[in-house]
Amino acid sequence: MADSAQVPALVYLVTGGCGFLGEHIVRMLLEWEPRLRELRVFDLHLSSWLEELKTGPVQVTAIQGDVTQAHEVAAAMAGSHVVIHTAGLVDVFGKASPETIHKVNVQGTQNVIDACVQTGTRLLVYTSSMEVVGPNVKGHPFYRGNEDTPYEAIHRHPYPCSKALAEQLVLEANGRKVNGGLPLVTCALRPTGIYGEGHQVMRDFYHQGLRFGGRLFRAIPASVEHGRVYVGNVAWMHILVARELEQRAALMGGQVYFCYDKSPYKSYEDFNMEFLSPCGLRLIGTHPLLPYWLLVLLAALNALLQWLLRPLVLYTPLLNPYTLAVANTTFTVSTNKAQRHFGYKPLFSWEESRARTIHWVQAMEGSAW
Ligand SMILES: NC(=O)c1ccc[n+]([C@@H]2O[C@H](COP(=O)([O-])OP(=O)(O)OC[C@H]3O[C@@H](n4cnc5c(N)ncnc54)[C@H](O)[C@@H]3O)[C@@H](O)[C@H]2O)c1
Ligand SMILES: CC(C)[C@@H](O)CC[C@@H](C)[C@H]1CC[C@H]2[C@@H]3[C@H](O)C=C4C[C@@H](O)CC[C@]4(C)[C@H]3CC[C@]12C
Repeated sequence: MADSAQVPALVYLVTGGCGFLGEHIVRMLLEWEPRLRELRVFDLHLSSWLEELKTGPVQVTAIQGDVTQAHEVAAAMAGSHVVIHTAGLVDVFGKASPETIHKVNVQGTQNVIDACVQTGTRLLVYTSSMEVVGPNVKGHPFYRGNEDTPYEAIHRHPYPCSKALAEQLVLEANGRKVNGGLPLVTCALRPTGIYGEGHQVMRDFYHQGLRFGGRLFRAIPASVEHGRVYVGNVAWMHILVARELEQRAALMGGQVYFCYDKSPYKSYEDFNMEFLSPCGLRLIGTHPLLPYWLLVLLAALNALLQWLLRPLVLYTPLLNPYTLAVANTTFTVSTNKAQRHFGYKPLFSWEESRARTIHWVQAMEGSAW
């Protein structure tokens, strides 16, 4: 008789399963979760690669749906044991309105919680974000902090506001009785800047460099440290939390964990060059080429242009007042809470994470390789 821990009996639901992080979670669940009987992938936009996953022993159910529609979430949730909720609008470039960001990220998360209660799904893992903490609007650095480091979390931008509200809903829902009378167990994971195969911002930087003859121009001082974490290790932490949450409910329920690995502390731009330099790009300047006040002016001009052009075209440059402020503020984590609470260790070393990401950039369409 197989160990019950190995019997494929569980139904997992992954919201946002076709996204950058979601795809890695979906693929790694199929590889690393032996208890999986059915994997439901819920997303507003289903991807074609899902079809190739339907030939394995685990039933993969693709569900096109909208987390803002409570009935669609409940229908997808019914009968599932675990929900990993990654669906969200990750928008700091002004692509969506503040109202839409709130509707998807906050109301959508409330719909997921309500569906757990309604259908009896007891385990909820939420993908939160470092930005629930900071950087704050005062530009205070968060230097190698942990989950208990005091920090004045003050947000005005719609995206971090929505992530903070959603995380609060998830943590407050821990212990609520679900259909059947047992308690809901929730947990929130806070990735810092995720990188790896499929990262759209990295793709944008690469194409920007190709447009400028293989050159990128330094805008941020090298001394500004930014925490980054490989997407495979973020996915792995989600899988471990989902696996351990029921047995360790008293310890892990209602807790938050930063996602971390051995990726080096560097400025955002220098870190990106770990992958873009081997692909032929150069970062020009050992110091920012433009004074900060001029960058602030250019960012403000971009914001004005976005507002003026909105009736005609969506203008969403990388540089805006918010992205400049975040890029220019040190935010790094140093913690082992996930290891202490559920035995997390990065599945991918820094060297592996770097090699995989470089390989992805090199294989990108239009690559200089
Ligand atoms: N990318 C990062 O650096 C990072 C860092 C920390 C936290 N996060 C969080 O991780 C999660 C995933 O982020 P990502 O980078 O993979 O983004 P992504 O945009 O690649 O993926 C989000 C997915 O959610 C889906 N989605 C959006 N609105 C939806 C809706 N109304 N209903 C159903 N599905 C919807 C999208 O179609 C997409 O597939 C988000 O919650 C984000 O806040 C991301
Ligand atoms: C144009 C320059 C100033 C350039 O350096 C701007 C970089 C900027 C686009 C990125 C710098 C920091 C990034 C954010 C950070 O990694 C963490 C995030 C949290 C996550 O939940 C969503 C993505 C993001 C907001 C990420 C977005 C891009 C940056 C702002």
